[in-house]
Amino acid sequence: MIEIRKLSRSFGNLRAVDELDLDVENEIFGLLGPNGAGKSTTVMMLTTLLRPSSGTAKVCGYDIVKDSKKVRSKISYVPQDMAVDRKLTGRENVMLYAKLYGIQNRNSKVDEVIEMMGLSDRAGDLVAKYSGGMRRRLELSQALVHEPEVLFLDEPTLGLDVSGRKKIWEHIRMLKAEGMTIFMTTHYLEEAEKYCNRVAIIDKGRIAAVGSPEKLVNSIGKNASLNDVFLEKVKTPEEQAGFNSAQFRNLLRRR
Ligand SMILES: Nc1ncnc2c1ncn2[C@@H]1O[C@H](COP(=O)(O)OP(=O)(O)OP(=O)(O)O)[C@@H](O)[C@H]1O
Repeated sequence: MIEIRKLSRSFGNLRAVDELDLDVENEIFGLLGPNGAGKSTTVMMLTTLLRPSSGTAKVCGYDIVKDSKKVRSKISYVPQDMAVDRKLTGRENVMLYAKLYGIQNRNSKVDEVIEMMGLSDRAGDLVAKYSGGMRRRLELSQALVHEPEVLFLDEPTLGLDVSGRKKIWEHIRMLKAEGMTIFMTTHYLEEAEKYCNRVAIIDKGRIAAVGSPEKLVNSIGKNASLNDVFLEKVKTPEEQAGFNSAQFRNLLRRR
């Protein structure tokens, strides 16, 4: 569903994404990495919102630069700060998207996606009265009105409580079961380990590891977790500078 070949993006002298190569099938795929690793820059390029400096990528067979319009018709993107109008009801917000996309049979489609996200009984309430979890599910409803084949999610469970996060994951798995491909970023490694079919760890714009959580965890050893894989693959600034945290502690002790 997504083919990425030597995709790069620079901001001045900074290489935010550096010759990324990645293939994403029909799966729940998690892009993991520390702050500033290049996750959002990658998603922005794949969703046609940012032009690559070099390299190529195809989404659903369409080039993200040459066929950007086609790509946009096949995808949806839920960023961290998606625009929802707090002064409108949930249903009115979704209807606005349905109108923007020129959806036929709008009323039934809007009801269908609201129902899918378990919001039917609150669809007539103002969004100002929604909890964080309900708002996230409303954003997903909006993203589903034009029946995308690939759904890009930026930190879909950020800031939600345990039950809100569980609910969002149930919905994401349901969408995957219906045939959708999910490409997401997250800092919650336990969630990625539990729910993603495959993950890639990206550091300084480069892939540090890719595979199923199980395969990556097994490569580290028994009783390991995706957290351990992450810590092994992603070096701290001190480690990159040539000394490890034990040396750092010794240094402090000597002062
Ligand atoms: N518009 C921009 N102009 C200049 N530098 C940018 C711009 N956007 C991103 N960067 C830089 O590119 C690098 C990668 O940023 P990016 O937002 O892709 O990281 P990220 O992995 O999404 O981080 P986070 O987990 O904190 O959201 C960072 O060093 C960032 O400062």
